[in-house]
Amino acid sequence: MTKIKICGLSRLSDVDRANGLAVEYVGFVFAESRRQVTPPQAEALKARLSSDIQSVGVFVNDGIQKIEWLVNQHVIDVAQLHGQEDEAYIQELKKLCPNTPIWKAVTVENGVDFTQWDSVDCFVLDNGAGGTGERFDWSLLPTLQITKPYFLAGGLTPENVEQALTFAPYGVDVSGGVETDGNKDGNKMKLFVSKVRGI
Ligand SMILES: O=C(O)c1ccccc1NCC(=O)[C@H](O)[C@H](O)COP(=O)(O)O
Repeated sequence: MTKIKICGLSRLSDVDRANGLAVEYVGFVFAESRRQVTPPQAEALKARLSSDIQSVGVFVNDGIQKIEWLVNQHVIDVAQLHGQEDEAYIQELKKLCPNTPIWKAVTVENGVDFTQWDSVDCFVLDNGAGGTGERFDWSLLPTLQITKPYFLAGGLTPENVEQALTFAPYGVDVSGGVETDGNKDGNKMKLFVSKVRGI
């Protein structure tokens, strides 16, 4: 079954909406963003999150100790790296947080070499400008040598997610496509999930 991640939750009401949906992951953005949350805010969101849903911390070139702290406090279950984090950074993070899955966001372009991030557990394929609601050229997908399971991200909406599923990603990751006026929209979240689940 395709995994679903709804990214950029920042209000307790967003979490309440996600709790009622069949999603596997929600994302808390710690990077600079209009969706950014502080560690104390994320702690409160996580406390409200259903135990069936995993929380993914989204970081851009952040300090490894900050990620380790959020893992140890059980604020995040997965670390998603959206910057220029290299294999050495990922290995260091793995050493400190051996049981935490690490996902690497990769900008999809011709000939990208996925083997450079050998220690990650999963890729998040997007347009290189996280959370902007823009798609990359999906026709490149069949040409890539992707070495791990991947989430398809960037510009997904309830209207286009069925087309995204034809590439059989491990999961789909949405943020802007389930928002209205910059806030998560419970009806769009629900519609997105029902399109993925075919219900
Ligand atoms: O969401 C953000 O504001 C953000 C900021 C900086 C780095 C990454 C960010 N989001 C990462 C995500 O996981 C998004 O879900 C993903 O890129 C899809 O976003 P969207 O195109 O809006 O659906």
